[in-house]
Amino acid sequence: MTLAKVLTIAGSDSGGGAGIQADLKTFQELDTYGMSVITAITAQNTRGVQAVFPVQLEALRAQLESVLSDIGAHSVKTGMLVSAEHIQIIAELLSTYGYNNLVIDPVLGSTTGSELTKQEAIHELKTTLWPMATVVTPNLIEAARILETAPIETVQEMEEAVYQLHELGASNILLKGGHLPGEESIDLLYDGQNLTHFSQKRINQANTHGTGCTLASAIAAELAKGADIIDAVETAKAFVTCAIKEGFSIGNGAGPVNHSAYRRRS
Ligand SMILES: Nc1ncnc2c1ncn2[C@@H]1O[C@H](COP(=O)(O)OP(=O)(O)O)[C@@H](O)[C@H]1O
Ligand SMILES: Cc1ncc(COP(=O)(O)O)c(N)n1
Repeated sequence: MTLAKVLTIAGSDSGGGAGIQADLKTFQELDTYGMSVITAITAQNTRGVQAVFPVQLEALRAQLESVLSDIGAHSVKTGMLVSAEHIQIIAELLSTYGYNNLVIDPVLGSTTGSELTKQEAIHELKTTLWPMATVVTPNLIEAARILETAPIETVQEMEEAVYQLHELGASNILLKGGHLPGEESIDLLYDGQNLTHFSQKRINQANTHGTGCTLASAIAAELAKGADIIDAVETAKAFVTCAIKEGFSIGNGAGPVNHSAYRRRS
């Protein structure tokens, strides 16, 4: 089998738990070749985000051109996208060089409450990049902000939201239910015809920093290896569940998930 190449376009997390660092760890663990285009540098730890330094637009463009003109990618995953201008450049260069699978994790803020993608960039994300995606993976907070609706608080409301999110034009929507209380942590995948539930027992764990980045990166890695979307999500859900179970208790806040746990599963 040929080497599966995966590119993440996301922000750097100095604490190593989310963003580019989580993505590259995930790609490595799933036997793919990982590459990274950095949209912003964050000063971040387990307690929160202390500062955000967006990269200049020429720096973003140069990184994308270097990677896409030479190495190419079987899958591209996006995370923190910063601004409308950053999104336009990403959409332009992906269209110029072509792409196979695009996984969009529509990161708007950190779990600790800091803004990572500007409010005014949401419109650009929805109209420019979203329709290019193989799958978009919002959490409940992101879904409500994107749809401009009230908080999503039940599985039935999740189902209604996933249908509406699909109308924005991506091939698939994976709506993540990590923030919904209950015995099970349920994610819903909708491809425009079929709704698939992915459910795992909720783990009582405070160290969940980086779960969303890890799930989306695992999907991108599996798609790059040739899996279909259902199998890719199935593996990614198993990967993130193992990672949450063995989350690291480091720092004074919410620690990161453990990316090597899936490889060591029994
Ligand atoms: N406590 C938990 N136990 C089991 N799975 C969880 C838990 N928290 C989150 N997940 C899973 O982790 C993935 C990321 O979900 P979520 O936390 O909703 O996203 P985000 O990190 O973007 O806020 C989803 O598959 C979700 O179901
Ligand atoms: C650079 C970067 N990208 C994404 C997240 C979201 O991760 P989380 O929801 O775990 O805070 C983050 N905190 N930092």
